[in-house]
Amino acid sequence: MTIGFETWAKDGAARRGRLTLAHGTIETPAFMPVGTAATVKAMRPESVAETGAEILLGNTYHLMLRPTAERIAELGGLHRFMNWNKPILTDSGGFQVMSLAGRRKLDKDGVTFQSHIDGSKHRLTPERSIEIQHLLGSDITMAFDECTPHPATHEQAADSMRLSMKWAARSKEAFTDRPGHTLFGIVQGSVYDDLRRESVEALTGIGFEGYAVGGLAVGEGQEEMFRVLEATTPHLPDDAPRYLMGVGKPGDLVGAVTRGIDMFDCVLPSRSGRTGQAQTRRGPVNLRNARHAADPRPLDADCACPACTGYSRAYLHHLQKADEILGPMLLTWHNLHYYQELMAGLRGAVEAGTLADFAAAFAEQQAAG
Ligand SMILES: CC#C[C@H]1NC(N)=Nc2cc3[nH]c(NC)nc3cc21
Repeated sequence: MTIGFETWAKDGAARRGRLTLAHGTIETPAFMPVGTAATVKAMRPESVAETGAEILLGNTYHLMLRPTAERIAELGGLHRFMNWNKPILTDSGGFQVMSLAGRRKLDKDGVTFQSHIDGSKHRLTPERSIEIQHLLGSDITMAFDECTPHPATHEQAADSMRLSMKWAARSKEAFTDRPGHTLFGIVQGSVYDDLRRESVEALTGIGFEGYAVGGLAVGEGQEEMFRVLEATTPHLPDDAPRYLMGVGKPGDLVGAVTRGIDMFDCVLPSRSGRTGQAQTRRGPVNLRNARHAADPRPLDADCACPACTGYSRAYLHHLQKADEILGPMLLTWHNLHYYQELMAGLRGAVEAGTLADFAAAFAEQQAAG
């Protein structure tokens, strides 16, 4: 192990642990704010740290296009470039190529595509993706995978997963082992339990220090997502961190921790904050709604974030309606603070063996509105 992962408490399938990486330690279960283009949008890194975040996510796809990985390496690496001195996990690019790039051409060795920024032509292979993430200086590098579209037939999902397993082996081969830096594999197989099992066997046979579950939260619905998790996580190594990619809503995090997931990333808190939607312990609140126009109360009287301690709902509503920059700043801060507070609550509950009560109380508050 070039990294350390210790777990000291379990509550059912849930684990309480700590991940030790080159740039610091991460208390798990953990939520990673998304810092796609070397910034968590509308937030200074110091503010992101103040919310309690201990690790950020960056994207190979965006940074290879602009300013390029070579430029970031010349300037001292991604941590220095964005003034974030805690751990960074970088995604490997396949998902963003599928969701953003133009004129994609997939072959058995990689993918050729056009930049969504200027139409320039680029190519990603497992080797190039790992090289880019090395240039960025990621603490956690993600294997390069082929992102199975959803929905997919069993045959389509099998072919896609098996290509990703070949690319996982090439990613491992290309990865340079160094203390505090590691490589995670990505479990594929869509919603098919047999394919998920085959993917887990293939990845554990190659050997990774952490395992991500990809291809969920793509429209299958929460019930199906939880079912696939229940069919997947029990077969992953107990001593390695598990990362559910791109998830999710607060209720998704609670349910996925209950099913053995240790790490999450999702654009929801930052993206919805920019559009005026606050994530709160009593469910989402849309600050653009006229009912807030004269409301002097804070967004959440029990929240200690700057948006809730310094401003009224009426003011947050005004900022959104006036399209003022401070609006997205305050709501992004609140949402990231709330997500970190939820993760701290989950960590405490797993440690105390009270996760079922925590989950029940969470669901009751969300339903109360
Ligand atoms: C199929 C597959 C797959 C995964 N592969 C890689 N490299 N990154 C991902 C990022 C994601 N973001 C979301 N949001 C729902 N789902 C994701 C899934 C993946």
